[in-house]
Amino acid sequence: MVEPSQIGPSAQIIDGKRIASERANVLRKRVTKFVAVNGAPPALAVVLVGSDPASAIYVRRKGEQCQAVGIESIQHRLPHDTTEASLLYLIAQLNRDAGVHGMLVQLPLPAHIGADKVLAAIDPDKDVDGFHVTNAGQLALGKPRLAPCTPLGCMLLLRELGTELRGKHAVVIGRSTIVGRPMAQLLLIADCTVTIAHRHTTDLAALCRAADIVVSAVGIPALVRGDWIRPGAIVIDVGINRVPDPRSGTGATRIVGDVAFEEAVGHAGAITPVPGGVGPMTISCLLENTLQAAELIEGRLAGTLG
Ligand SMILES: Nc1nc(=O)c2c([nH]1)NC[C@@H]1CN(c3ccc(C(=O)N[C@@H](CCC(=O)O)C(=O)O)cc3)C=[N+]21
Repeated sequence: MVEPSQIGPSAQIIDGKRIASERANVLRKRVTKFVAVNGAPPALAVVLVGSDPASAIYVRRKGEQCQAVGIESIQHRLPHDTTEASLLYLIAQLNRDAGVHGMLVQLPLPAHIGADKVLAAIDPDKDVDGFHVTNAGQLALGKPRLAPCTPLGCMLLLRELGTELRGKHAVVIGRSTIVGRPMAQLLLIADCTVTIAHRHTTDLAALCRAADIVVSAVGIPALVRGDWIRPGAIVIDVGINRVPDPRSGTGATRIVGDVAFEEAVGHAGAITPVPGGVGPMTISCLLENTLQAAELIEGRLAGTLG
C-alpha cells in the first residue's frame, strides 16, 4: 500500500529488481514441476538479426535469466544482411519444432526486413512477446492470451503496491504497439479510466497532473517533470535512454528513464527507478509467458494422447 506518510518529500521506490528476483524463485519451482511432468524443460528460442549492441545485451540477459529458472534458451544470431525469406524460413522451422515452446525475434530488425510480416509468421501459441495480431486482438477484446511483457511487468508492479486500480485515472504516454497500446488495454481490463497521450497531445503537463497513475513509454529523457505529478500519484517509467554521464567526464554513458526522477520522487507516492524498475520485470514476464506457452502446448499434446 502507498501510505499517506509516504506521500510528499520522498516517494516509495518500487524495486523491480527485487520483485523480479522473488518471482524467479516461484518460476523455478513451476519449471521443476513442468520438467517432472514432461521430461524436458520449457524452451525459448530468441532470434537476433544483426549486431545492434543494445539488442545483443538484452538477448544475453534473456538467456541468463532463462538459465537461472531452468528454461532452455536457444539463441539464433543471424548476420545483418540476412534476407527476409531466410528469417521467415527459420521462423517456420521453429513453429514446427515441438521442442520449442516460445519464440521471439528481437526488435528492431534491419530496415530491409518487414517486421510486420515477420511477427505475423510466428505461431501465436509460441508468441511469447505477444506481438502477433491474434494476441494483440485478443488483448483488445479484453481476453488476453499471451500479452506483451513490458506492460505485463508494469501491471505486476502496480499490483505489488496493493493500491486499488479500479476507477483510477491512468495516463499512458506513448502509443507504441509494444508498450503504450497494450499497457492501456491492461489498465482498462483492471477497470482504470485510461487516457493515451502521444506526440500530438496538447498540454501533456495538465493531463498528467490529473492522473493517479502515469506510465511513460516514449524514450525522451526527463520528458515528465516533477511538477507534472499529482502528490501521491504512482509513476511507472518505461523509458530506457542512454545519455552521457556528466559525473564520469570520460564519455561514459548511463541509462535514464523518461521521468526526471530526482524531481518526481518529491511528488509521487511511488515511483519506479531506471534501471532497476520495469526492465527486470519485462524479462520476468518473458519467462512467465514462456512457461505459460509451454504448459498450454504440452497440456494440449497430452490431451490428444488421451
Ligand atoms: N522482440 C523484442 N522483445 C522485447 O522484449 C524487446 C525487444 N524486442 N527489443 C528491445 C526491448 C528492450 N527490452 C528490455 C528488456 C530488459 C531490460 C532490462 O533488463 N533493463 C535493466 C537494465 C538496463 C541496462 O542497464 O541496460 C533495467 O532497466 O534495470 C531492458 C529492456 C526488451 N525489448
